[in-house]
Amino acid sequence: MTDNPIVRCTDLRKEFAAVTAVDDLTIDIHDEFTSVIGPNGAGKTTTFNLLAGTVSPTAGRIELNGTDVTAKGPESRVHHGLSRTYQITNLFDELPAFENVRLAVQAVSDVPYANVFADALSDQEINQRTTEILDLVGFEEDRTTAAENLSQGYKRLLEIAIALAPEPDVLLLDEPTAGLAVDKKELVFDVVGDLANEYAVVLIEHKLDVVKDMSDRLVVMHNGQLLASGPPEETLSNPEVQEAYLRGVTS
Ligand SMILES: Nc1ncnc2c1ncn2[C@@H]1O[C@H](COP(=O)(O)OP(=O)(O)OP(=O)(O)O)[C@@H](O)[C@H]1O
Repeated sequence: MTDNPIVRCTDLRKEFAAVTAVDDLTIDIHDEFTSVIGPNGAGKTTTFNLLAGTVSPTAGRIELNGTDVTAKGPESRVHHGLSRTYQITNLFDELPAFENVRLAVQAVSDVPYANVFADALSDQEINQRTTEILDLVGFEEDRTTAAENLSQGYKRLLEIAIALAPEPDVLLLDEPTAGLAVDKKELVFDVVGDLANEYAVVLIEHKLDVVKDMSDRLVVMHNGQLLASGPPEETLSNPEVQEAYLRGVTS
């Protein structure tokens, strides 16, 4: 792990009318596996939206790889190394699995940003990169299957594959196993664990028993604020965390 954070949030704040969804959040994300936990409404997804640039902050600053991106939009954030998935499936349903990813690879290869691909890729290179990404997420289904005909688990893997198309430095995964059957959750968690060896992964997840074993760092949010951040065992034994999160969720 280098000392330089990939993501740096300073006094980040988001107010929706009377609701303060994110309340002066200051945190660094490094090249490690970070899981974000917290009760419903704690501000986890809003934080992801702020980082990805789909929501503008009321105040505060976001840096990606040392660049201030606070005023920049989602596409620019991607080109500064951040990619994400959403809670709600967002695929081209009628297109084959391969085509869904191929389009994402092609889209980023066509954009003349210096730190992604130096040149637009040839069709062959796009196809090869698409295959590599699908291999990386362990996509073992028939890749000609239309997205709409995939199981929920494989749809999630496809979304993760699409998020990998820009070759991000940091990958934000918003509850990728939500709504999945147990065996499919295991499938997706296995892939997420493997990806964390290659990328800085930030995972929003409610299943504390899983993330505490997988993660290098737990970030606990409550009422929009950072309650604790650190190695899982240490963080979970923090009395404030136990009071605010564990009792509320596990009891
Ligand atoms: N677009 C919006 N307009 C108004 N209020 C919002 C909006 N988005 C989020 N909020 C509010 O901000 C607070 C934080 O919501 P957020 O979705 O970030 O929490 P969360 O920790 O991700 O919750 P969950 O675990 O249920 O997904 C909540 O009170 C929510 O109702």
